[in-house]
Amino acid sequence: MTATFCEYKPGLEGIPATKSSISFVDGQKGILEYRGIAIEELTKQGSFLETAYLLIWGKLPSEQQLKEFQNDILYHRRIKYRIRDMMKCCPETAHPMDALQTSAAALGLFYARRALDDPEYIRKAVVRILAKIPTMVAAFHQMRRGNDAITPNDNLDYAANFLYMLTEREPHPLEAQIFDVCLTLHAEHTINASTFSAMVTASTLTDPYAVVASAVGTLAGPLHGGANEEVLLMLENIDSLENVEPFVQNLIANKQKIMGFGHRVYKVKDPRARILQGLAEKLFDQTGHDRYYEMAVELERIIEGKLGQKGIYPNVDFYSGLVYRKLGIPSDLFTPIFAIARVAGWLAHWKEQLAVNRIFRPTQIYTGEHNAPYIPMEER
Ligand SMILES: CC(=O)SCCNC(=O)CCNC(=O)[C@H](O)C(C)(C)COP(=O)(O)OP(=O)(O)OC[C@H]1O[C@@H](n2cnc3c(N)ncnc32)[C@H](O)[C@@H]1OP(=O)(O)O
Ligand SMILES: O=C([O-])CC(=O)C(=O)O
Repeated sequence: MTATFCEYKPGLEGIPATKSSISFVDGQKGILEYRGIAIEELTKQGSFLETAYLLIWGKLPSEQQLKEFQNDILYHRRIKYRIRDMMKCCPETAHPMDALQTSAAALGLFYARRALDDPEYIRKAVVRILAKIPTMVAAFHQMRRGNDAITPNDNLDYAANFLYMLTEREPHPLEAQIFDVCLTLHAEHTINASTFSAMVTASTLTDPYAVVASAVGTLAGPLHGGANEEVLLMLENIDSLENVEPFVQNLIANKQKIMGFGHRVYKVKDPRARILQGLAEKLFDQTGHDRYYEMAVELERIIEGKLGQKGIYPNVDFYSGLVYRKLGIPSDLFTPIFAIARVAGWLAHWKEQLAVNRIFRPTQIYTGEHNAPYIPMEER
């Protein structure tokens, strides 16, 4: 079927590019559901791995299914020494997102390709990717500091083990629980840029490691997942409560974007930002006050006053860094952590895409010349 007329929309704004039953966003009401379940419920009652199972396999797991899924993931958490050796060759100054994109693609070197009609291949790929991505992020973090990678701790669950691999210290249960909620909140968000990238790559029927590597590269940009790191850099730059107002004035006067604000779909405060703000407050109640948090709240107040009528409110990237910072996580790991969680959504969309696949190949409006002459070198 060929479309006869279609209006060009920069950034494909408002253009449906797929049908999906994985998640739903109402950007006017600030609603996000995974497989029909509100994120408020999932973060209160579920865990990240339960959520990943829900997103990828379409329904909540039974107790037995969850146990098997958790055990499978635990079994596959280690990474091959050749991957560790390869990661050691990355410069220690490399951004961890670049190291992650490289190591995610490198997984494809080790596992057979393109058995995409084999459900066991799909199941194993899902488990391997979910299991190994956190280990690779933590391994690079250790290696860039001249340490060996910390072996995953079989006594710790998914979230607690990741925090452990960063520090070799078992996290406090509250820290692990808060981190698990952060992962759940970042797991999926309809057809955002990195998920679209995953789907385009998936539609060529390449292997799932290439799908994830392309999505990691897309997530890294400051207009998408990379904004969470930028928010913290911005707060460091602002430095004090008194500087917030002039800082905002200056950005608005120069028509610059304020990181962690605005969204293609949400025209109200992102529901994930609300929950993340609550988590930040919970941590501060336990561990003491944070002036960065005060600055963030003041920034939100001022921007709401100045840009609220345009629908510019905090997005998911605004408060997440404040939570991670309080957990002692360095700011250049914020976006890799987003990737650890979003792998669940990418894999869910990969599976959904394979079931109805047609290669993505949109059209363009050509704006160049026709019948242009070839100018000989000496005449140019
Ligand atoms: C996980 C995520 O990806 S969440 C998003 C993370 N990204 C950020 O936080 C970066 C800052 N935000 C942005 O750049 C944008 O809001 C995006 C990329 C998220 C969405 O972009 P788009 O839907 O294309 O919106 P667009 O850039 O066209 O902005 C629309 C209007 O709102 C303004 N606007 C949008 N975001 C912001 C912002 N953060 N600060 C100030 N103004 C903004 C634009 O200047 C524009 O105003 P105009 O109509 O007067 O020219
Ligand atoms: O939906 C988007 O465009 C960006 C976003 O919030 C996400 O990927 O979580």
